[in-house]
Formats: sequence, C-alpha cells, structure tokens
Amino acid sequence: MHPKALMTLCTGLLQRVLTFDHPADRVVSAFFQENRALGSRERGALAETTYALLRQRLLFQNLAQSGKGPMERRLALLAWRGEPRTLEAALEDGEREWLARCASVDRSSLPAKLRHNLPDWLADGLKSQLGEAEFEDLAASLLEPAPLDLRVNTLTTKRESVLAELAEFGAVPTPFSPWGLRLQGKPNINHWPLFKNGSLEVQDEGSQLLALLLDAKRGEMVADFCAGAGGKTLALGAAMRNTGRLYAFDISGHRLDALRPRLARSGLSNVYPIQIAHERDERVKRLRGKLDRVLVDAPCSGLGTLRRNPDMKWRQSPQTVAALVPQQQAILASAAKLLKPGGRLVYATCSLLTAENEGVAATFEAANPDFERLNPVELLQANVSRAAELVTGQALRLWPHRHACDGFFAVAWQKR
Ligand SMILES: C[S@@+](CC[C@H](N)C(=O)[O-])C[C@H]1O[C@@H](n2cnc3c(N)ncnc32)[C@H](O)[C@@H]1O
Repeated sequence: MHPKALMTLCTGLLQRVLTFDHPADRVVSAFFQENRALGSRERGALAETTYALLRQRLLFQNLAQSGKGPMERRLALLAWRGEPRTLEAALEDGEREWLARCASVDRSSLPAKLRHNLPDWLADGLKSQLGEAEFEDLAASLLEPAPLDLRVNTLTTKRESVLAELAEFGAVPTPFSPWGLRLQGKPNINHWPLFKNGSLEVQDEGSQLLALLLDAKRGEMVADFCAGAGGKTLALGAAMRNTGRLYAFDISGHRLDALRPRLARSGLSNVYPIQIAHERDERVKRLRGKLDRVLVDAPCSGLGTLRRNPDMKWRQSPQTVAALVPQQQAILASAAKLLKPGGRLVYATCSLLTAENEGVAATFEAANPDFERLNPVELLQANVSRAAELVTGQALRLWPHRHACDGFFAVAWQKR
C-alpha cells in the first residue's frame, strides 16, 4: 500500500480507538477485518502505532498541539512505529520540520504528568501506595510492552523439553512460576506444532501464580468462578492431572466459547464449562458446601495489565472502579458458600488499586469470620521460587516493575 494511503488508514484507526467506546484490541481487530488488503507488516505497524499512542497519549497530545491538520494525523505521525521510510514518504509540506522540532524536545524536562502518561486519579492512588520514588519505577514499567509469557502444559510435557525446542526464540524460564517460559520478541505462536498440540498456552506469569496459589489437587472438586476464556482453568485442570471435577463458571457464553478450542488442545476432560445468569444462579447454589477449592478471578479494572492494554487507563475512572467493588463483593460472597470445611478460597484481580483488592478482602473477612486468611508464602514455597518476594502482608501482590509480570492481587482463605 502507498505510504500516504497507509498513513490515512492509520489516522482513521486512531480516530476510532480514541473514542474509547470499545477496548482497543477489539477496535484494531475489527479494523483489520474491514481492511483485508493490509499486509502483515502493515497491520503490525498500525497496531504498534496505536499502542504507542495509547501508552504515551498525554505526551503525544501535548506535542501535537503545535502542528497543523487533523489531530489524529498529527498523533499518527508522532507515534508512528512502522518503517521510518514509510513515514518519510507519507509526509506533507512542513510536517518533516514539525516532527524534527517535536523530536528535539527534551522529554526529561517535561512536567511529570507528560512523562508518566497516567490520569491524575490513578497516579495519586498509586503514589499513595508506593511513595513517589517507587511510583516513578512503576510508571516507567507501565510504558513498556509486556514480554510474551507461555505456560507449559505439564499434563503432556515438561518445561525443560519445551525450553530446548524454543532455544532459537531466546526462551528462558520465568523467574517464579515452575510452568512458565518467557520469549524475546512476539513470534506468532498460533501456527507452532507445540501450540496446536496443546503443549503451550499464552499466559502471563502472574496468572500462573494465581493458579499455583489455589493449588488444586488430584481428584478434588474445584470451581473457577469467573473462568472467562479459561486461562486459569486450563492451568488448574493440568495441576489436577486431569482428574476430579473442575467447574468453569462465567456469565459470558461468548468467553466460555473461547475456552472450548483451548480445552480441546489441552487434552483435559475434567473441565465442565457452565454459563450462569449471575453469581446466585441455581446451578451454583446446588454445589453449596461441596467444593474443595474455589478461585474467584473477579471482573476488575484491569489496571495491572496496562503494558498490554494501555487503553484501560483512559477507559477507567473513579466511577467505574467504584461500580466494580460491590460486584466483586457479591461474587466473592456467593463463591465462598461453595466451600466445604477445610476448603480453600482464593480472591484475585489484575487490578493495582486497594479498593478492588485489600478493600474487598477486608469487607469479606468482616462478614465471614469462618474464613481464616492463609499465609501465601507457606502456600507457594513448595512450588514457586523466591515466594517471599511476591507477598506483601498476607496477600500476593505482583507489580510489573518489581516482578516483571502483570499486576495482580490475591488472597487465600481456608474455611473453618
Ligand atoms: C478477570 S476475567 C476472568 C479471566 C479468566 N479467569 C482467565 O484467566 O482468562 C473476569 C470474568 O468474570 C466474569 N464475570 C463477571 N460477572 C460475573 C459473575 N457475576 N459471575 C461469574 N462470572 C462473572 C466476566 O465475564 C469475565 O469473564
């Protein structure tokens, strides 16, 4: 495609993404469906440019004020992540000089907000948790793209054998999870035999650690209460060695549908996906007091995944977070009823915010004195290296800048 036409398409894509009506990944894939003539390099350039803009939106919008022409075109030129010669060939009169002026701005001299690229409400909340100095480290890490983490399906293979097969991709073991591999770059693994035969799944190391905290065992009755497309379900099913019963509940049939092909590849036959209407559904109530372990991977703001989903910082607000908290409390309260005495409950989110994390856990504990908080280090240390580094107080607290994985929170309780 001619560079000028490609830049016009890029401008159109940014216009759609920046309405923030839908998640950016959905907007980008719908755009590619509509524009089938785009080659894979062109698609890569448009996607990378979109994500670069979402990561540093405040900086680019500030720089773009000085230019001419449609705002989204200026943003596309500033954030461009495709071939430099494509950008060069797409420029109109005066744009080259304007871009050079923008490039010469000393970014370290800009106000903090333009370096962090976080909305004030979020920056303030994170600073009050971490302090100024550590907040700077977190903010810097959230501007970097996440690595590609994989989980080896230990039901069918061993991490060492997959590691050897993936040496050419610079695969290394993840630092904490015994199931994880981290790749350099972003190879398209969907065509790899190791992916097709179920030996591998894409899964951030933090997600793997939540499944390890639940520690589901052979022959047990387990529920993944908010299973979604089943990332954690698959890890739990493999940990159970394909025995017992693992219920995968979710209110979204669409997400559970996405679990089915993954289940087929995984070789698991102990998983029962069930779409429920809400957390008090009859199909849930029937299992009251019968389960050994329940994972609640609650719907949340997703602010721990900003490296992958940078649009979330612009789509979430104090109001959306406040609306999530009662939902999280209601789901946790219902899920807790499924446990038998001695059973383990894990509440988890991929949020960084105390309201969705420690706040929800504290409310639950106040109303449920029959649930005793467990020490995550003791639960993890048999399987996870350096488990003590992952724990703050009595909770698993994962941070991108400390642990190089997505931000996660998790608490484990035992029902008395
Ligand atoms: C964080 S996502 C789960 C991700 C999933 N566990 C994984 O590892 O891929 C939260 C899920 O909760 C589901 N959900 C929302 N409200 C729910 C409810 N009341 N009961 C059960 N699931 C719910 C959403 O549909 C969403 O799939």
